[in-house]
Amino acid sequence: MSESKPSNFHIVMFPWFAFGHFTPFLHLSNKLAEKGHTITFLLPAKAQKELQHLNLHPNLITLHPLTIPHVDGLPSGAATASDIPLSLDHLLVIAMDRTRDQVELVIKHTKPKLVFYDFSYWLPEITKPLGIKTINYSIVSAASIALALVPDPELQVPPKGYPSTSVVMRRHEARALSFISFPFGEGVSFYERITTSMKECDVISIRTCHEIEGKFCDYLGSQYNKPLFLTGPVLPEPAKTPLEDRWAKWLGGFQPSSVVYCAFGSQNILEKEQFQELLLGFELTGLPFLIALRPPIGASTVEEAFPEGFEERTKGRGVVSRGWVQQQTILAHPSVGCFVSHCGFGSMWESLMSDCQIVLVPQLGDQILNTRLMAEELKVGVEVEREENGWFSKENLCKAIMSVMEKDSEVGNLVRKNHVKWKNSLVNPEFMKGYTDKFAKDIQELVNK
Ligand SMILES: O=c1ccn([C@@H]2O[C@H](COP(=O)(O)OP(=O)(O)O[C@H]3OC[C@@H](O)[C@H](O)[C@H]3O)[C@@H](O)[C@H]2O)c(=O)[nH]1
Repeated sequence: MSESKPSNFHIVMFPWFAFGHFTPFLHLSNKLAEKGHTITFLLPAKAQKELQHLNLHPNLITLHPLTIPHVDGLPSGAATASDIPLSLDHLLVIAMDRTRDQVELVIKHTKPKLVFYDFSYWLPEITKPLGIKTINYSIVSAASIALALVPDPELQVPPKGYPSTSVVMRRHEARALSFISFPFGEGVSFYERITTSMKECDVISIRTCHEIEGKFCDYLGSQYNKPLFLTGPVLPEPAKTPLEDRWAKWLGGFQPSSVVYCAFGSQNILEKEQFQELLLGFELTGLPFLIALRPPIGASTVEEAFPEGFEERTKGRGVVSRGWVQQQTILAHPSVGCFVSHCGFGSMWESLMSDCQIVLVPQLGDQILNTRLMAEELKVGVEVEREENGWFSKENLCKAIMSVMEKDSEVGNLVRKNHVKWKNSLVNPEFMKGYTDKFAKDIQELVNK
């Protein structure tokens, strides 16, 4: 291996057009800019305004807007996954593929030493002839890739040698993975897109840590026969901006650790009946709650979908937000004691780094595995029981919340004890610094090769 000489170099970042991807790629860009590297960050022009506040080093990180071509079937002007329902993502990815010429021009013009990408499986075709190295950066758990996206043509769930019997899908949940064989772009399935991306890159990198996902990472490395660089969770410092006045005032009116906060990320939209059942479950707990969910299918506001009499019955102790809230700041508020989460990978890290008790209600593929990791392996939270058809009842939601919120509950004490242990390791500044320093050294060696 060549001796690594520390030097600053140029990097291009090209994440999938969704905020759940832009945000962690940008957090990683900030860490690399701190090491002195310069970065060109490719994204749809429309997303630039919404992301620039996360760019902590505008002198080193340039957000470079791409023009998103129109694809038949997409609403006019759609440029990110937030503009469309999940069912149209397969068309948005065609638009992404059709930015290839723009991406190639930027790469030829800015001459990076390294390109980070995820869904654009064709990217190494541009970089290889130019001698530029590539990293496939995954922002979902190693477990979810290891379970569903190994390069084994006879796909079984779990695949041969998969290193866990608890971080798995239950039999009736396996359909949550069926989407991977559906077309995701022109002539390519989701499975082919991701496995090609991972086969063709120089290095696979994952936003995770050995301490939590070591065995899944080792398994992936052996399946793809290539090095794995881990970045650690790469969460930003807790936001410096104060909590919105309205929430600060409202939360300030409750006892320490008494309020239950609930959010299901940036993409999930519940069926109306399930949304109503969830609200009734919160009502049943008798605890104060703050819910930040998108209006359910068919409703344009959350109020429109409230169960009858719900607002009057929970007045003064429960509130459903009309829009986006500052999740990390809310989780850090002293009155908040429990987080009911869908266990998206970002929320998973945020819950682990908080002092809140954790209740999990996964909605989609990788969230189910993240939940099993948290509830079955680490035993830091509890999962809400669902019926085989996927439905969760208000009673089961209430039961899960009370099992961690009731004083002297055995389960509550166990998950709190385990959670405190992990939280203390993860928030130790040396922990994240160790990952960033090692990652910076690894990429330096990669480009020097
Ligand atoms: O009201 C809100 C809701 C969410 N958020 C933030 O939005 C982010 C949501 O990210 P998550 O990764 O948890 O969830 P998303 O569902 O948006 O992500 C997506 O990419 C990651 C995958 O693991 C998920 O399965 C996928 O849905 C979190 O950082 C959270 O703090 C808010 O700040 N306010």
